[in-house]
Amino acid sequence: MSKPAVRVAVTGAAGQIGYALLFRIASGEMLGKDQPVILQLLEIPDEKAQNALKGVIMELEDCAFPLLAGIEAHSDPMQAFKDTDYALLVGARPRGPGMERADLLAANAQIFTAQGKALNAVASRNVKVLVVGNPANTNAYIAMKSAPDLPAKNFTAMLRLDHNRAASQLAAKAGFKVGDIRKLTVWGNHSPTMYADYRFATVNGKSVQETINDQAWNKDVFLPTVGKRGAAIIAARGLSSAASAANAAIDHMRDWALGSKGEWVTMGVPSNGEYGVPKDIVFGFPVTTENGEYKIVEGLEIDAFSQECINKTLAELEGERDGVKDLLK
Ligand SMILES: NC(=O)C1=CN([C@@H]2O[C@H](COP(=O)(O)OP(=O)(O)OC[C@H]3O[C@@H](n4cnc5c(N)ncnc54)[C@H](O)[C@@H]3O)[C@@H](O)[C@H]2O)C=CC1
Ligand SMILES: O=C([O-])CC(=O)C(=O)O
Repeated sequence: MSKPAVRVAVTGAAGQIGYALLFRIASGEMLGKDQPVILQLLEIPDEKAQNALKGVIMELEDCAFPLLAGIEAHSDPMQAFKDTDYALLVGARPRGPGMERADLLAANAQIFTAQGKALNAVASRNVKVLVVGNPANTNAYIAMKSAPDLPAKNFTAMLRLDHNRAASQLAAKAGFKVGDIRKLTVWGNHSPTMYADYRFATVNGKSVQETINDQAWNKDVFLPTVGKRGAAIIAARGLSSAASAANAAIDHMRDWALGSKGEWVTMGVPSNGEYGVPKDIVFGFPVTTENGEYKIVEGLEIDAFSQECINKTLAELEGERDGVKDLLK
């Protein structure tokens, strides 16, 4: 007998990440090839965006995905999030010309306050929320703070793209197969301050750090390359990363829902004070996942260089948190 369908809400569904994401969710790559899904798609109440959404839905229909049990188009989060089991918050206000970071935070605070409130009011009490729209960590924090009746742990931000980028750079440097890399993580904010950390990483049981053995490369090449990869893609493509971002969103949700089988993955999750990160700051941590729950890997040694990197990305997130404090009252 087939499983009952689950509800998956996606915001910004007519955008470029949406276009790379929805077809993979509908084909079962996110929640399993035996899990029917109902897509609840949200776009802004604007004629052009709603028309574009109609076109995407026509294409989803034309794929005749056996697992796609329904598609809904919405312009109101209170409808889009009704009973939803999974929510991928992709739509966000992009930075416009002359816009300062504070303006970006304020514009997004409005969106994510409204969406957090809507999730609080109408979503499944077990909803798993992934925030992709930037600034992703702080947007997740805002949504979480706006949804006091839902468990804080249900709100996460996407650091998986950074994790995958780091894995790929390490594989290229040392000739590893990317799929053989274990115990890699990225600490902190999804921004150039993130700290991609391969001190614990192994390939076939061998230490990646000892194999590479090049701290200058780590500091001067690897960290800046991973940290500025988003900007490098914008410079090359004229558009921000979309397929790789959608792929990371699939990886994040799949591992959260179906388990990481003991492997570490990176998720941005609200802190409970781990590694000195103040409670509720949404921070990239190494986690393992099982039975639909994630668990932060604790007890890792943080050396002086790593502490300095963690302090820097934490300071940025504390600044963002303080910047939206008044907007959350
Ligand atoms: N966390 C991460 O690793 C990454 C995050 N991003 C971020 O993801 C976001 C989306 O990127 P793209 O799809 O390329 O942008 P896009 O501009 O192509 O699409 C965004 C869509 O969201 C919609 N939207 C805006 N506000 C909305 C709202 N309040 N409710 C529903 N829909 C809304 C827009 O109408 C648009 O169709 C951006 O904020 C981008 O910076 C992108 C890459 C990686
Ligand atoms: O930099 C951007 O605007 C898009 C992004 O988050 C990334 O590619 O990591």
